Amino acid sequence: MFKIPFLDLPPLRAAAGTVRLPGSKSISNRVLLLAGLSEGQTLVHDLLDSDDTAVMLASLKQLGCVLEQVEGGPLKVTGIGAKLQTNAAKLFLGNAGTAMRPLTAALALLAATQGGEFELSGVARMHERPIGDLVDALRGLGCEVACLGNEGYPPLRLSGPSELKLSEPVRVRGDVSSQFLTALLLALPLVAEQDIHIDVVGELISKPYIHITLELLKRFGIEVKREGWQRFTIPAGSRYRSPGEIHVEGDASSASYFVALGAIAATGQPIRIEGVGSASLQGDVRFVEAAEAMGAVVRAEANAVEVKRGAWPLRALDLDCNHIPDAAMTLAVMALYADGPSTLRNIASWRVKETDRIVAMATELRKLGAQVEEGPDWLRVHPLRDWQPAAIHTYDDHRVAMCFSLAAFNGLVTASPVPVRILEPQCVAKTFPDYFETLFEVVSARPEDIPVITIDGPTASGKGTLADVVAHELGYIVLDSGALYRATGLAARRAGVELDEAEAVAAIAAKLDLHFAKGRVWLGDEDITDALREEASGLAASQVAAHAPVRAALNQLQLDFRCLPGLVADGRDMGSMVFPDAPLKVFLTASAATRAERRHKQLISKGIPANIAGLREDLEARDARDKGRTASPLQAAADARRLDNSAQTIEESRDLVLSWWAEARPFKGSALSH
Ligand SMILES: O=C(O)C1=C[C@@H](OP(=O)(O)O)[C@@H](O)[C@H](O)C1
Ligand SMILES: C=C(OP(=O)(O)O)C(=O)O
Repeated sequence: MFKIPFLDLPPLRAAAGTVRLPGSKSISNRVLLLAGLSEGQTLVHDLLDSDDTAVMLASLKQLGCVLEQVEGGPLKVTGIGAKLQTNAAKLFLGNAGTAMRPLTAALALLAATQGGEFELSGVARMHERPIGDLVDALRGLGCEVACLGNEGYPPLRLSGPSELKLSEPVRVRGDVSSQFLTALLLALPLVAEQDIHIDVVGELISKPYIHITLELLKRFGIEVKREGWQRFTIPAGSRYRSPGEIHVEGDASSASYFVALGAIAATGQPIRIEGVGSASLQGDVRFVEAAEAMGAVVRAEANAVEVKRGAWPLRALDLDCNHIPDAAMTLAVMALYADGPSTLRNIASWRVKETDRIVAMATELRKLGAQVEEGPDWLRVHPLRDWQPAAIHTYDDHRVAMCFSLAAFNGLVTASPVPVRILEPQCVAKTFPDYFETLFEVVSARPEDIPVITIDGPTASGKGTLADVVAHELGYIVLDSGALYRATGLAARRAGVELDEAEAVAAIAAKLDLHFAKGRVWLGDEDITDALREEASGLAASQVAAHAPVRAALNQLQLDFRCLPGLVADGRDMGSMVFPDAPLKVFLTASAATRAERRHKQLISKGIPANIAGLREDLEARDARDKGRTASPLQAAADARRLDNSAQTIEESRDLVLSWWAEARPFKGSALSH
C-alpha cells in the first residue's frame, strides 16, 4: 500500500495482463457476521483483508468469536451460536457501512433478548452517515436504541433486555440505504420464533445488495420468502447453520476499475480480471453492461471477465445507475473519454456514502478541466480534451482515489498529456489496499513519461540513504546503480576473471542475474546484500566501473529500472549519462572529513575496525580515480542542483530535494492543496 501524502501517476498509455481481485467487501462482511452468529466453525476462503473487514473481525473477536487464520489458507471462525458471550462491549466500526448497520441490528436484538449494553461508533464521517431508518425499525420492534450524538446517526448505544413486538410486520424505509433492510434480514433470524415479516417503506434502492444478502442467508440455512421488493418473511424456526466452508468471490465493484481500464486502454491483449464473472452474486458485475454500452468488448466466463477496447472514443452514456451505486463512480471518469456528455441518474445515495460523492466527483472532475453539471440525484460529465494537471483530493473515499487513476490515460486523447496526483492514496485500504500496486502491474507508460530523480555524488556522500528516503516519500522505486557495479565486481571475482580485463568483466556484467527484492539484492539464488557492503566490494566496483564496455553493458539494465510510478536513481553518472532527461538531478557532496567520519561510524557500528585517517585517504584516492577516469568520470550534470549535506540532517536534505521536486512538477500550490 502507498502510505504517502500523494501518489503521482504519470501519463499512462496502455493496459494488458491479468488481475486477481481481492475478496468482495459486501460478501466478506456478511459471511463474517453470519459465521459469527452460527454455532460451530466456518472456514472462510479468500476473505477480503482490508479496513472494512478488519473492523468487523475486531468486533466479532470482542463479542467472543474465535478467529484462527490457517497459515496461507482460510480463516476459521467459531461462532457464538446466537448466544451472547459478553453483555457489554464498545465496538469501533471505522467507516464500514457493512459492519455498522448489520451489527447494530444484531446487537440490538441480542441485547433485547439476552440483556446487555453495546456502544457502536466509527470515524467522524460514519457519524454523519444516516442510520435513522434502521434505528426507527429497531425501536418499532421494541429494541432500546439511543443515538449518542445526533438523532438518527451513530454513535449508538443498544441496551436491553426489553420486550420485542414481533407479531406485527417490521417496517423499514429502503430509500436511503439498502443496508438497513440487509441488517434486519441478517439479524432477525436470531429471534424468529414465529414468522417475521419485514415491509419496505418507500422505493428500495441498491436492490442487488439485497440479493447478496438473501443468497448468503440461504447458504447459512435461512430461506427468506420475498414478495417483490416490498415484503420479506423470515420463516419461524430459522436458525443459522454454518455451511462449514465458504468461498468469497472477488469484489465486483473493485473489478470496475479494471473493466474501465480495458475499455480505455487494452488495444492489443485484453485485461483479464479473475475472481468475478457471469456466475457472480454481486450486482456490480452488471457494470460490464454499462462499459459495453460505452464501447468495451467484454468476454465473460463464470468467474472471470476479459475486456478490450471497442469503440474509441467511448460512446456517451445516459444511465439509471441505482443498481450499481458504487461502480457507477467509475463511469463518471470514463465519461471524460466519451464522444458526448454522459449522464448518471438516480444516484442520490452517493450523498451519504464515504463522502458526498456527487460533490466530490463534480469538484475533482472540474479540477481536471472538465465541464460537469450536477443535480440532487444526477451528474453529467462532458468529454475532456484540454486536460489540466490536478491534485485530486480523495475525501478519505477509496473509490474517488481508485476511479481517478483512470484519468491518467489522458494522453490517449490529448497531445499534451498531464500526470494526475492522487492525494492520500492510502484511503484505498477500505476495500483494496493494493489497488495501485495491482494497477501498475497491468498498465504501461512511455519511459520518457516516467519521472526520474537522479542523485549522483562521490562515495560516502549519503546518496543511498537520501535516495531511499526520497523514494519512500514519493512511492518510487530505487535504483542503487553502485550495487550493479559492486555485483559485477563480485561476480567477476567469483568467476576468476581479473578486474582489469575490461571485455571479460563486461561479458559478466551483460549476463548479471541480479534482482532487488524487499531491500535485499540477489545474484541468482544468493542474497549478496551484505557481501556488497564490504569495503572490498566498493573497491572492486570502482575498478570495474572504469571500463567503458562494463558501463555500456550495464546501461540497459539501469534503464529498465524506469518503472511506474517513478524512479530515484543513485550513482555517479545517473544524471549525466544514464537518465539525461531526468526532470530533477541532484549532485550530492560532503567534505572528505565528513564522509570519512560517516564511513567510520558505519563500519564501527557493524563491528568492523576502522581508522578515520586511513578511510579519508582511501576516499580521496577513490574520488581522484572516479573523477579522472575516461569512461563517465564523476561530474555533476550541467543542469544538476548541488547539495552539500556536510552540515545537514538526512531529513533536511530530503525536504530540500522534495521541495526541488515540487518545483519541477506541474502541480502548483502545496501538495495537499484541494
Ligand atoms: O449492502 C452492501 O454491501 C452495500 C450496499 C450499498 O449501499 P446502499 O444500500 O447504502 O446504497 C453499497 O453502496 C455499499 O458499498 C455496500
Ligand atoms: C458505500 C460504500 O461503503 P459502505 O459499505 O461503508 O457503505 C462503498 O464501499 O462504496
